[in-house]
Amino acid sequence: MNSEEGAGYTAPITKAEVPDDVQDAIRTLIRWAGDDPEREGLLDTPKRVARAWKEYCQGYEEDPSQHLSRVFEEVGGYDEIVLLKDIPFQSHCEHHMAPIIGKAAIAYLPTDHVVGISKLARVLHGYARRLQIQERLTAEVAQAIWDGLKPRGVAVVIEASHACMTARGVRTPGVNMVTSKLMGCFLDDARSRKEVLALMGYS
Ligand SMILES: Nc1nc2c(ncn2[C@@H]2O[C@H](COP(=O)(O)OP(=O)(O)OP(=O)(O)O)[C@@H](O)[C@H]2O)c(=O)[nH]1
Ligand SMILES: [Zn+2]
Repeated sequence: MNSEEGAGYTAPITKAEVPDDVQDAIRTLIRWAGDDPEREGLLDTPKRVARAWKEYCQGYEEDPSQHLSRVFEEVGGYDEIVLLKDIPFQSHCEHHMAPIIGKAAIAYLPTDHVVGISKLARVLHGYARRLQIQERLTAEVAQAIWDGLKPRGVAVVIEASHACMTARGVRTPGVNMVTSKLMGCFLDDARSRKEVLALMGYS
């Protein structure tokens, strides 16, 4: 992860214009929740909320696969697994628009080229900063790496907590959802799968 970016976030969009209808929608929600959107503390809240949502959903403004367009071919014959693990990320579930907070492990088995490791995290954040379900996020990250790098194998494992389960609804904190997407040799070959999952810490 790039240290300038915290959990993958670039500079906040603080000055974005917020259209009136968007502000009105948030005022309606505040009123419906039981508060008065005209009281002093809530006056600027519609703008803040709208800008926050633009930031949470910044992934819609990019094509995450573009991060994989620059590769390095001088790899000194390295042809073993490349793994980036414990990558923190934030997303929002498309059912409740509630936070999904977790970490990902992304691995691939290169052919004759590799990609800068920060790019794996950038691909993750590009898909995470959208309204998501964890299964689709996992599959989209794996597919982008598969298509972009044409490696011999890709493995993505995501472990995350869903605020829609912890803060509302069933209200069950401490639960993590684990999803995985294995492609190529990590899907077809039991030894490769075992090796990558062990490196990730899942065996
Ligand atoms: N498979 C999957 N389910 C998710 C994800 N995020 C949230 N959910 C679930 O989506 C489901 C939506 O269920 P619904 O019955 O339509 O909505 P609900 O009445 O608000 O459900 P409760 O959360 O059980 O109160 C819930 O079970 C959520 O826990 C995700 O990333 N993947
Ligand atoms: Zn949810």
